[in-house]
Amino acid sequence: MSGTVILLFGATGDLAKRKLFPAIYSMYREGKLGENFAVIGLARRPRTNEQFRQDVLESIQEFGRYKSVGDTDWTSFAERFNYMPLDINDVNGFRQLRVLVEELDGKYETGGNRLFYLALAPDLFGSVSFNLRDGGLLDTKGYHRLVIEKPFGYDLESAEKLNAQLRQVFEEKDIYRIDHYLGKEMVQNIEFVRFANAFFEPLWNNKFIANVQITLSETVGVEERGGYYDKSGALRDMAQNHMLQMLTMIAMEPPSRLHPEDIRDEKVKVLRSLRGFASAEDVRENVVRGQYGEGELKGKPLPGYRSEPNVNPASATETFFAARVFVDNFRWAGVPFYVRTGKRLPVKTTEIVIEFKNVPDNVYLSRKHSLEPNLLVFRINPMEGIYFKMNAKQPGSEGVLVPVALDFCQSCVVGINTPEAYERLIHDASRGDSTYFTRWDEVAHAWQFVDQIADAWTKLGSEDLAFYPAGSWGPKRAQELLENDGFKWWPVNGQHEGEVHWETTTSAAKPEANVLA
Ligand SMILES: NC(=O)C1=CN([C@@H]2O[C@H](COP(=O)(O)OP(=O)(O)OC[C@H]3O[C@@H](n4cnc5c(N)ncnc54)[C@H](OP(=O)(O)O)[C@@H]3O)[C@@H](O)[C@H]2O)C=CC1
Ligand SMILES: O=C1O[C@H](COP(=O)(O)O)[C@@H](O)[C@H](O)[C@H]1O
Repeated sequence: MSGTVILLFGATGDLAKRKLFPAIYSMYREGKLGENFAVIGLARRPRTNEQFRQDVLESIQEFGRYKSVGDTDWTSFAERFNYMPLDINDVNGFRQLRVLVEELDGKYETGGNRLFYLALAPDLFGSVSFNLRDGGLLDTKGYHRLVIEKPFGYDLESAEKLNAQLRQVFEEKDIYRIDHYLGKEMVQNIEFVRFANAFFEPLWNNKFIANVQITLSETVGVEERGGYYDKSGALRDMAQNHMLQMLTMIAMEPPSRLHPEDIRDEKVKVLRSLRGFASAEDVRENVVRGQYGEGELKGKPLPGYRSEPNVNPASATETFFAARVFVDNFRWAGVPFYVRTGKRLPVKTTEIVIEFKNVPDNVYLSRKHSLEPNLLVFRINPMEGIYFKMNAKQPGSEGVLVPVALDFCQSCVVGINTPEAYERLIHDASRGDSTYFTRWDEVAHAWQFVDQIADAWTKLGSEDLAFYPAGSWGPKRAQELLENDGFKWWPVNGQHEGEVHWETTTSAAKPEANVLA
């Protein structure tokens, strides 16, 4: 790959420490960065190069995939890391930065290529872009790519303003909007499983699929991010981005070519086809919002959301969001997509369940047994794999039908060697592949959809906000959303002990584990 200088804004922050330094190191270890690269850490607080390198080392040792760093390896990696104190609002600082970048550009032969990674609060994105331009950092022959973190705005209006600022300096093709879910192995795998298997694609439509269920559940509360989260809530924090992105991957048409723009064109068509809400009442019927109160998880008592640090004690912010969503196009007409996400739920998991319709009135079987529907499950996070539930005769029985699970546990096979989402995304940005980044029109359509819900909530006040005990599966209405349609949420990893057997990679290894009780 061609060389690059990575300018990491927000280098003293949480994201840099937990995700970005370890990702850069893993990429280096695996040869994905080559030798022609350097990193400049930027933030206001003073650090020497040595202190900064020590921060990087500690972050790798605590959070990295490769926790042990060999001496030779480390020296050659660490010497590429430089730190410069800089206030985003000070254009003179950017002029000094230019001198440092040019020096490193020459030393590591990076060809004028620059990757600006903004691990910063979004209200600083505009200033950074203007000062990069005014400080002369874009005056080189090489590429100038801007990688930005979520949230991209608070609503459509603020996102448009932000985008307009960025576009005064950068072209759309050079803006890489991160949605780290798109960097997850199994999210990327959705299109391969869908489009590379003869037995799925023909069934992938409203004739054969009864519903789709997307769950992103977290056991954590808001941790130290109460200040941010209380203004955001589950709808903006998870649904506007990760959840809708996964929905597009499930619902999109096959792209004509595996070109980033073709794939993103198909995704945006799905977002455009999302059925809007006719009124606040319509939102109340199809959307559930909740907030966790006191509760317990695994015997440990947990405080309610309103008692979390930096949260308004009378907050009406939702920590749980569920909805019934429709994609109004030929393929998906009438198929409900049920989505839910929340903090302080019983398990940490992200799963997508495709529930197939039952076989048409199978006279022989349905008279004697109640058939379970076939399920295809993408296990995204934290374990990765694919699970397929089908019906078969119980071995040795007189025609007793049992559900059996074909369970491919990918993480059991590749373990910790799966690259982290941030590794993939930084690697992709450095080689100019924007497939798994969100294009502006995707972001805009996602906000348009989400704004309708947020506006309805403003109209409704907090009358439909339901409280749920920390450690439970959210408000009862989230169950009713499906029950009223004759469905139920399927168990997700860990919800029912004994149903899913992660330690089993093949049925030969442990045959009984593949038969559901
Ligand atoms: N942390 C996470 O897991 C995730 C974070 N994100 C997003 O990533 C971004 C960064 O998050 P996070 O690392 O948690 O935030 P932090 O608050 O931990 O870090 C913010 C960084 O910005 C720097 N900074 C703030 N103001 C200025 C300024 N005026 N000039 C220069 N530097 C400044 C701070 O350094 P200093 O104070 O030294 O100036 C610090 O390095 C946010 O947009 C967040 O929403 C997205 C997904 C997950
Ligand atoms: O973007 C975010 O994602 C995390 C969950 O990410 P995961 O990879 O651990 O599933 C979430 O906790 C956070 O609130 C949100 O901002």
